[in-house]
Amino acid sequence: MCGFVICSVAKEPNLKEWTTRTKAYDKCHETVRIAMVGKYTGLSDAYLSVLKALLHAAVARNRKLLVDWVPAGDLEDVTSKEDPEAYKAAWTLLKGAHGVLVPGGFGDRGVQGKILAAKYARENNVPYLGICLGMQIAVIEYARSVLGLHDATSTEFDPEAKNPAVIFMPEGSKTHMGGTMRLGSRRTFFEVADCKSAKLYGHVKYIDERHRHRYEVNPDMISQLENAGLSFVGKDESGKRMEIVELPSHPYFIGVQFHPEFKSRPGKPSPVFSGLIAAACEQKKAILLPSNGHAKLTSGIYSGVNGHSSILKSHPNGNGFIASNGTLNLYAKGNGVCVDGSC
Ligand SMILES: NC(=O)CC[C@H](N)C(=O)O
Repeated sequence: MCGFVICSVAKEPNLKEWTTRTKAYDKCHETVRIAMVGKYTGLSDAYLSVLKALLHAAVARNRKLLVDWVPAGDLEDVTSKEDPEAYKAAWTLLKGAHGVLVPGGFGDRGVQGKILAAKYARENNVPYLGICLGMQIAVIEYARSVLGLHDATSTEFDPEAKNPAVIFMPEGSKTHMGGTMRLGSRRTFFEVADCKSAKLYGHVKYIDERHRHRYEVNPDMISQLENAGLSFVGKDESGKRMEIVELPSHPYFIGVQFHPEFKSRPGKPSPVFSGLIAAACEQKKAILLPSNGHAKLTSGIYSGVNGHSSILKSHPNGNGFIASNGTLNLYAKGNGVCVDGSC
């Protein structure tokens, strides 16, 4: 009965757009390599929405997506002593990528490694997208390296911080963790028309994106950070809460307090993910064509098109990994297959 009702109202689904897209992706061979620097890289599906958003953007750009999972802690100095091979593997992956993504997260494990990844991307003109914690990390790194505030941090990691670049949001509750985050769809107003993210979003006045955080960039540090070159181009309706930060002097260095991955769809990729993939493709071109002046900025940090050696430790999370024999496995669970470095 139920089946009959459905059949009588449902139309034949129009899958043309979908099948055209999947066929084109199956045929596509040009790759783009993104390093995902997080702390749950060993857990299957921990960053699934981010991964899908990257894939939507790569498909739209006609590029095969290669994701290198970089455990943030392995980038830290302490790992160079405790596990030199893991340290070397993590840095090789980071330096082989055409773009770097630091996703959201909580707690202080791996934070130092994420700061090092942001610093590496900023100093070497490698495209960077920081999401939520990844935005806060970019601001902390800038405060440390450029403002010279070596102990700048978030009060999430040090409640007594002398130089808090990121602070607990005043309206949050420190005693009730359940349901007290700033959640859901919130409005961001573009404050600077001529910035990369405004262009990517199509020069609209405002955007609505989804949120999930307790901490924010310290409003008292904004003028200092802006005088030193950072630009807070998107803010909430109060003008006091930072939503988007950019480094105008960099090819693509963007941090967003919201989670753009949640509104990304196949055929309608998130603008900041599209920007990251586009910039990463440019980065790859620059590396492959050393006559371009841009390549000079990255020379010496890239060890070839694949950039992988057989000593690389695998960091499988079920979606893509480099096996210890050097074989590259992408989306081994059927999300888009690429079984060796040549695809
Ligand atoms: N979702 C996130 O990345 C949260 C970032 C940070 N831990 C905060 O609560 O603000």
